Amino acid sequence: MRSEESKLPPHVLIFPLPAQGHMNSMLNLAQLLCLSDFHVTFVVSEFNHSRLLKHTGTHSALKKYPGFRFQTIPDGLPEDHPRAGERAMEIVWSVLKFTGPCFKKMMVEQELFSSAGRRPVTCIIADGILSFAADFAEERGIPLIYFRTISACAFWAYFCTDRLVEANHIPYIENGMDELVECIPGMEGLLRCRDLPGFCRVDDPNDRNLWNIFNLTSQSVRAKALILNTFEDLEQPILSNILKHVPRLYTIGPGNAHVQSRLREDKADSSTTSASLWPEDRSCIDWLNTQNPKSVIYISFGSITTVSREQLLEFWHGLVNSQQRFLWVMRPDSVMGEDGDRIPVELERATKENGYMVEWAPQEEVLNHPAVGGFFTHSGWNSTLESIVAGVPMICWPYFADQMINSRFTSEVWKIGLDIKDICDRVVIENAVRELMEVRKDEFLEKANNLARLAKLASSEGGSSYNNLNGLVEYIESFII
Ligand SMILES: O=c1ccn([C@@H]2O[C@H](COP(=O)(O)OP(=O)(O)O[C@H]3O[C@H](CO)[C@@H](O)[C@H](O)[C@H]3O)[C@@H](O)[C@H]2O)c(=O)[nH]1
Ligand SMILES: C[C@H]1CC[C@@H]2C(C(=O)O)=CO[C@@H](O)[C@@H]21
Repeated sequence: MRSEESKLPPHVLIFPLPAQGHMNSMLNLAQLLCLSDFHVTFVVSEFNHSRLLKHTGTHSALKKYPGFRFQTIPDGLPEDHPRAGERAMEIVWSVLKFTGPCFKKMMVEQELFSSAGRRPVTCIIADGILSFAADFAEERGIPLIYFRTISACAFWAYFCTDRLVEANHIPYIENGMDELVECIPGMEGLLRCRDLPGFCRVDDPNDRNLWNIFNLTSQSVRAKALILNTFEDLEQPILSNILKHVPRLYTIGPGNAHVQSRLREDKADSSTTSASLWPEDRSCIDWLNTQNPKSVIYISFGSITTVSREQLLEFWHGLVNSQQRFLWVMRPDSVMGEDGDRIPVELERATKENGYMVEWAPQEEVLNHPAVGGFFTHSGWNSTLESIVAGVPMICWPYFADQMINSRFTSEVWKIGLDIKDICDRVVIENAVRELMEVRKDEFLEKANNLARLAKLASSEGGSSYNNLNGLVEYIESFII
């Protein structure tokens, strides 16, 4: 090694699946490592990069981290691919098939992304479902750490897929959705079949998606370590089980609270750095400013969920009939069907009276706004954690994947909300909104505030996630000989 190079900081390559939820949590990690003076190359698809450039101030916000840079790569999908709803899994298959080989070629041709003032990558931190990262790391002898962007409980359920098949819970149609699942250590008596990750809802026990996700999860042990965006007080019994299988486990979450805490410590600008793929409509903050404390329920189903027009109308009737004020995020691509039919006229009329609608919101700011008292969510892991940090109780309507189990933990383990999975009925929705916002408001708020306190403690000096990040930084530094 040249002597100038030996003085350079570690250089970490961070590679999330090119989807909003994955990018957000891994961008938090990127910021945390930049705050430790590391160099970070953050891999983003060309498609998403052009959206970031178009819609958000991401690039200028990241200027406060001189060690940060983006590296673009194709995702292998045509421009007009929806990258959402029933076709979301095609992102994964395309990235594995197309982007993987492309990544290996770029790494070799660009000498592990070294440049003037930047050493070749010291280690790769890849999304836990990118198996080609382990192939490449093993071939080239580069340290690999996986970051799985889901909860520990979802990760552990995926990890136990073979036990679920052995116990005849998959396929479970014949035994019924409400049969209790007893074969996942640490979750005995808690889960019904309907709470298992969405990929378990199959008729064919040899289903391709199910086994692919299982295999992608099992291969996590190939990495030197695993990072999870969670914290010990939230998922301790599950983490103890995972620890028996992975060589090293770093829980460093909630990532958003952790970034805030480190920025405050540095006395730096601690405003959120958003990497939104849609333009944030900040007018909703002005609307929230005119509402009473804890009077508004915020509705958002993340970046992938799509709903039918029929489901949309059930939500709308339920919300309006509950007589609560609401702020609703409806992405332009979230309602299936004809473009011209996207927002029904009657919905717009009722929204003017009772609520406010945007195509994309500054979600963290919304959740932390004093007017927001509840979150109607699809239980994506980032949304769940952001709500926990903000102390906002949830109504969960999970759509797919890990969301099915996140919602069960939200209602039955953390007891900070209601789980209405598999039901899209206006009366059920109306009752759930009233229960969360009125009938059991104080009970839920007390629990949510307590969990928010623990989340913030974990990511502040001396807290478990804070200490774990310090450990991770030292571990990566040890890769430099
Ligand atoms: O109007 C909005 C709506 C969402 N968000 C942000 O978008 C992210 C959404 O992430 P998440 O809640 O995790 O949902 P998905 O976009 O659906 O995320 C995918 O990735 C997650 C992490 O792997 C999984 O937990 C989910 O199941 C999967 O669908 C969050 O950070 C939100 O703050 C906004 O900024 N504005
Ligand atoms: C598109 C989905 C396939 C699995 C991914 C995932 C995970 O298990 O890590 C969570 O939610 C989705 O974004 C991904």
